[in-house]
Amino acid sequence: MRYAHTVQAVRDAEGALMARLPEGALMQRAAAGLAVVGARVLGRVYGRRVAVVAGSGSNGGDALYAGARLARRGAGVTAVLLAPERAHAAGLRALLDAGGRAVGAAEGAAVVARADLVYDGIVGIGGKGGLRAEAAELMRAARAGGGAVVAVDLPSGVDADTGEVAGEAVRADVTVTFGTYKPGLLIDPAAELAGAVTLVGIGLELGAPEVEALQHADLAGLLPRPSGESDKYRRGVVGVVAGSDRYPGAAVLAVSGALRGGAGAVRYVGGGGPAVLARHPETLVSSGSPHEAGRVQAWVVGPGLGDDARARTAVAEVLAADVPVLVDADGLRLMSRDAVRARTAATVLTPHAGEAAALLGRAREEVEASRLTAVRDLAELFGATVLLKGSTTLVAAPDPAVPVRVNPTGTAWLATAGSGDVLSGLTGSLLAARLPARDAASAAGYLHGLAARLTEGPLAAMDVAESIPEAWRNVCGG
Ligand SMILES: NC(=O)C1=CN([C@@H]2O[C@H](COP(=O)(O)OP(=O)(O)OC[C@H]3O[C@@H](n4cnc5c(N)ncnc54)[C@H](O)[C@@H]3O)[C@@H](O)[C@H]2O)[C@@H](O)CC1
Ligand SMILES: Nc1ncnc2c1ncn2[C@@H]1O[C@H](COP(=O)(O)OP(=O)(O)O)[C@@H](O)[C@H]1O
Ligand SMILES: [K+]
Repeated sequence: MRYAHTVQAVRDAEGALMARLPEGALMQRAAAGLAVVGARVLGRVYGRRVAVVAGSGSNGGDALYAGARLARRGAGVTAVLLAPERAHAAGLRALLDAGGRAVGAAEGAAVVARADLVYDGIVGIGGKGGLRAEAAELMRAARAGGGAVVAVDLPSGVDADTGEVAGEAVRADVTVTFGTYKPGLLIDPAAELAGAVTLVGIGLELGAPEVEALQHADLAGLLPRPSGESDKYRRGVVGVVAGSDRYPGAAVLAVSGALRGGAGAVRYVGGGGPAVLARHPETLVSSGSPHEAGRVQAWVVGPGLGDDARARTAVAEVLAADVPVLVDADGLRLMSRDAVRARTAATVLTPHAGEAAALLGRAREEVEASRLTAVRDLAELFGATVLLKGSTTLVAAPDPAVPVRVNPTGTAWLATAGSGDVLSGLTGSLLAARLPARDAASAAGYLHGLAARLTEGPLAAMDVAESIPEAWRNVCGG
């Protein structure tokens, strides 16, 4: 698992550790890691040009000490001080003692433009809001110059706790973060600015994370595997209420996802039966209402369902069932909040940003800019597990003390019609296999993203469904 902690949690842990260590020890650990990564980025240190853009806080201190380390190895290091009278004094002294030099911001543009490596030590976890004009201009010059930009702790200008970007922020090639990931390094729009993130341990003892990201090994532990005792009912039957005469494709895609998610059987209910059977003859198809379809261990309701009276009744009926339920797409518009809140079995809602915005009564842009807040608010509002789709897929449990899961797989190629339907079916399958809601949703998001990556390039939703078994093998090794 990869963990990310809030600024407050980092500060608390730092405080406890600093009380036990000699002064400056933590900063030296940070600077050492920063210099190692800088040297790796440079390839050869001797004779290379390094710029250290330093603000007034400890983030600048880290960068200045790292610059000193590279200067001792023969790099030509120049500090560009945004606040010369408030620069980290000991760090600056160390750099000057090592043969580096320092200039003010006015001379900085030429320095960063010529540098092979630019450290962004403008602000770290103490930062508020976007870059100020002077810093923004310098970092634009750095990017135009073509040297590698290495962010210290996080790209300056992003919100460490939420991944929000209010105004301009640094776009880094590499970010070296200390002690733990910060939520902003994993959640867009900030995550996209961090480049490749390296974690440098500095010995912090941290409590519960705010955000966590499953890794391959975690997923292998979560995914169900059939055993000798299995039969199709024990493996779980998933019911899919999706599609309509008008949108039979959504039914086919949701069933495809469900079939590849390891369910023992898939029951399909709705107007897309002939299309479903043509593609997936193994499906148990019925055209009545959900309660007439036979027993299931989980329901998926909503993709391509339309919004007529029959669709509305089907959603209400499924929500009244005492088994896990996933609601997507049209189902999200038709469901009643009270009916969702009244449920005792697991409920998973899977909105994209537009649907989340409608449910919250916010603008879509606001949801995209503040994904972590949006997913937490929705989970609380509906008392349900919420998977918010998009450039960073997040999964929140209704209990705000439970860390939000951020999906590390995926690709922008997934933004193609119908791929969400596949995800619904896949998640439903894992719910039918009795995974808890948060695990089912985050494991499905992971497999879905990995399946898309494995298809490498432009893809259609059905390609994602067809790559799920390969993604599964990739995770579980066979
Ligand atoms: N405390 C420690 O011993 C350690 C701290 N670490 C470093 O210290 C950083 C945190 O240091 P600080 O608490 O000093 O805070 P920062 O260095 O992140 O920034 C604080 C300063 O920046 C100014 N500022 C805030 N927002 C700004 C903006 N948008 N534009 C320009 N200036 C802005 C503030 O007025 C303040 O003076 C971490 O991110 C990390 O890099 C690491 O060295 C690990 C150990
Ligand atoms: N920019 C992006 N980067 C990565 N994944 C994305 C991006 N945009 C959308 N996705 C993913 O693509 C899928 C699209 O689902 P959805 O929006 O429901 O579309 P549809 O309703 O057409 O199936 C989701 O899994 C979502 O997380
Ligand atoms: K920084």
